[in-house]
Amino acid sequence: MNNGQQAIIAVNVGSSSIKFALYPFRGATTGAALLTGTIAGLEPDGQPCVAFSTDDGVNLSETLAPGPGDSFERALAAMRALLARYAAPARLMAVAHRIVHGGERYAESVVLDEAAMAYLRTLEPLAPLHQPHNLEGVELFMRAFPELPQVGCFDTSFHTTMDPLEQRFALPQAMHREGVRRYGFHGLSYRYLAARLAERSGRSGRKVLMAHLGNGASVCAMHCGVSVATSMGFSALDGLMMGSRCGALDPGVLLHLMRQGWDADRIEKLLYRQSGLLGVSGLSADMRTLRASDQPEARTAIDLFTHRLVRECGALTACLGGLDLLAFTGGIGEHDAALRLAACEQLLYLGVRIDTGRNKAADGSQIMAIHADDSSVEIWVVPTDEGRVAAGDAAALLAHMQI
Ligand SMILES: Nc1ncnc2c1ncn2[C@@H]1O[C@H](COP(=O)(O)OP(=O)(O)O)[C@@H](O)[C@H]1O
Ligand SMILES: CC(=O)OP(=O)(O)O
Ligand SMILES: [Mg+2]
Repeated sequence: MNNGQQAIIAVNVGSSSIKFALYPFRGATTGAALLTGTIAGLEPDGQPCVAFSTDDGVNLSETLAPGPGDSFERALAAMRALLARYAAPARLMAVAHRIVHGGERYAESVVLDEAAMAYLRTLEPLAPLHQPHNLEGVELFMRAFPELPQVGCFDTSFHTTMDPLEQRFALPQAMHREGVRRYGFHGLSYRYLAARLAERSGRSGRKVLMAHLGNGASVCAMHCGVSVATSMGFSALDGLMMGSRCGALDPGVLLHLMRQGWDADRIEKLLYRQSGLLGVSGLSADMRTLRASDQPEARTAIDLFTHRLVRECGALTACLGGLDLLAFTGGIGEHDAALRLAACEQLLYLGVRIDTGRNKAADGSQIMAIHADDSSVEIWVVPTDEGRVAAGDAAALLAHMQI
């Protein structure tokens, strides 16, 4: 990094990790990251660890030091300390934040002010694993760099192109008008994939499914480069089974629990923190731990995760009316070749033929095609970079503000 180089910090507070990076600011665009850091293992049963590297050759990998506060608070403080030390030579221009819920108000990224923050706080109950931490991150940077624009980049924005029918729940009109509808999430990740696939595949504008399989997981159906349907809904609970979230669930189960005396907090904890891979296995929300286990419940959890993915891919392919390209991303989608193989074998009926050698070789370090030569559907593994999309939006806003 050169002294005085203009740069943008990007912060992505996920449900199990905090990812941050520093990108050069070049007019209205950004380039490759100057430094990147991940603090992972922040899920309920996780072991927090820090990985950090810079383009000047600094490489750190260590467990997060114990101390006061919960693991997210300590992770935010650790990120702040790393940036204070290693981003100091740069001239910081803005901080770009991934914020999962933009509600009905934000179809695009915006510079955050107090009014925006007050609105975003009202959405906290819709994404309790994310939104409070996202906004805590913004507040931390507002205090640390009061002179810098803080830019909010929303997961939900990408899905505002969905057809009104796709956004609609079969509930009374008044509820729809109040904003009870399908929003969809992981939008920054899907935008990143759309851009990379457009560079590499002639089919990126056709019927595309993108599966973001991380601690949170969703599938997005994209046509002509825009989102037409997605598995997540009003909150980041719907659709696929996830690390500790249940995914789609018959609402009758909730009525049953309420009649047994469960209150909202207890139900929220069950659905967001005690279900999914963690709940089914009784062991862990981390796919690597389940892969390493020989307990039958771990196998059941992986099989159910795969089954739910295959089921959702079928539903979204129906929305598209066919399939030309399938892409995997997120921690599991990028690294778990066995999961990709199992899912693709069950999607053979759609013309999805995976090449086992290419699949094994795809380790998430770079974008790779993993389909067999005779597959009628292209299959890609694309390492995602939500921070890069957020930094790009901040760069575009900065350029606009300077005109
Ligand atoms: N090599 C791997 N094999 C299988 N799963 C992996 C591997 N590396 C990471 N994962 C899984 O990725 C998930 C975290 O995904 P990630 O996208 O980083 O999370 P977040 O949703 O917090 O952004 C965890 O379940 C983890 O087990
Ligand atoms: C929306 C969501 O679930 O995000 P993440 O995968 O980062 O937890
Ligand atoms: Mg994530």
